[in-house]
Amino acid sequence: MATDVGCFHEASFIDQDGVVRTSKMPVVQELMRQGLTHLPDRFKRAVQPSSPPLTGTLAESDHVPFINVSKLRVGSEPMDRVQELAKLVHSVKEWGVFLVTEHGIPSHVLDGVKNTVKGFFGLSFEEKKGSVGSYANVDNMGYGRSFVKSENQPLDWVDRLAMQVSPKGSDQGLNVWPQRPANFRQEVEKYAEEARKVLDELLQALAEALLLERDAFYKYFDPAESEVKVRINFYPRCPRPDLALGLAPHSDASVLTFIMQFESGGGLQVYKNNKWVTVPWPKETLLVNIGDLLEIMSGGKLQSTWHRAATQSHAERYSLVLFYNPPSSVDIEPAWREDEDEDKRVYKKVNVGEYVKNFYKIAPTPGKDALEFAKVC
Ligand SMILES: O=C(O)CCC(=O)C(=O)O
Ligand SMILES: [Fe+2]
Repeated sequence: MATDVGCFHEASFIDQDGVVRTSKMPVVQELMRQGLTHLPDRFKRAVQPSSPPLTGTLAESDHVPFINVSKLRVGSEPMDRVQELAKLVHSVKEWGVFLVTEHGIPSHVLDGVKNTVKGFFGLSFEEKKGSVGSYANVDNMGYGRSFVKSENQPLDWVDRLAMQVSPKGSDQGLNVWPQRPANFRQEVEKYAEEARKVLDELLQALAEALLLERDAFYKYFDPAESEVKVRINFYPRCPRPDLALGLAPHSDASVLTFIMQFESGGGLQVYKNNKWVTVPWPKETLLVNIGDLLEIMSGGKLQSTWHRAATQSHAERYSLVLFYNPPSSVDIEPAWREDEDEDKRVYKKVNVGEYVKNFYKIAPTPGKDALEFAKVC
């Protein structure tokens, strides 16, 4: 007789006594499909996401700048370029994120990837599980749940699907790409290829905007070996958005994170002036977020964004998140202008793969603890 009815994700972790444990966690989408009306205790946070003074409201004038990518390109109208570069610096310093327009990614590519993602999440749980080869014991990759390190941590209100797009063949021996919908991998790869062109442009523009050599960040990247990971977060409607979070506060390990959201907006929040503020994020714009590796590469001139995802009771939401990194074998070093004082250096040279490994080993953390790994002693 079946003893374990219901749908669960599984995650293995090493507990405080060094023992490997496997935790079973409800599949959020299935809870809602079954008509759940209350929030299970495992999703409740000790500090309520909505409790004052944590949630701020925005002044009318306070919006995330739109960066027109076509104006950043070398060869575009010089005055426009200067203005757009200045806006870019203002935005990353003020918000840690910016929205991009005129990015050049064809709408059929955006629609293709959205439809295939919705196709995957539209499958039954058994079909999803069957569609993804590696399911159990996959930490942070495949279909399941990220950053589970104990039985009693509050769970995020999200189901996720994570895959490595590049370098080719670097699947860590895991068969995590869904077989259904049939075109899933092709559509995600097509989108990632287009997204990379935008990110390469932005990396160069960011360095130039900070008065560094234009290739100060981009020089670490490589067309074949750079790491591109895609994580799709699906946040079903939540019965108590005041008590649960879609994603707990974190910074990303990446250099740049590129996010497309669909079905609804209003989920991403950034920590700004000691408050959580919801990023006003109009449809058809894509969002860029500064990761820890860029904080290191820029010598702290840019700071990685402390962010989280809220839930909503009236609508479900998807975010398709692309993490862009140099090859894991590369060592990165903070970029400095000649007029800067060497004694003020905060970060040292670090290996990308080692940084990311340590980040995932200690996450989730209450603050940007992983950056200690790269600090000058
Ligand atoms: O859903 C979002 O907008 C944020 C996702 C995110 O922060 C992540 O996947 O790291
Ligand atoms: Fe993130």
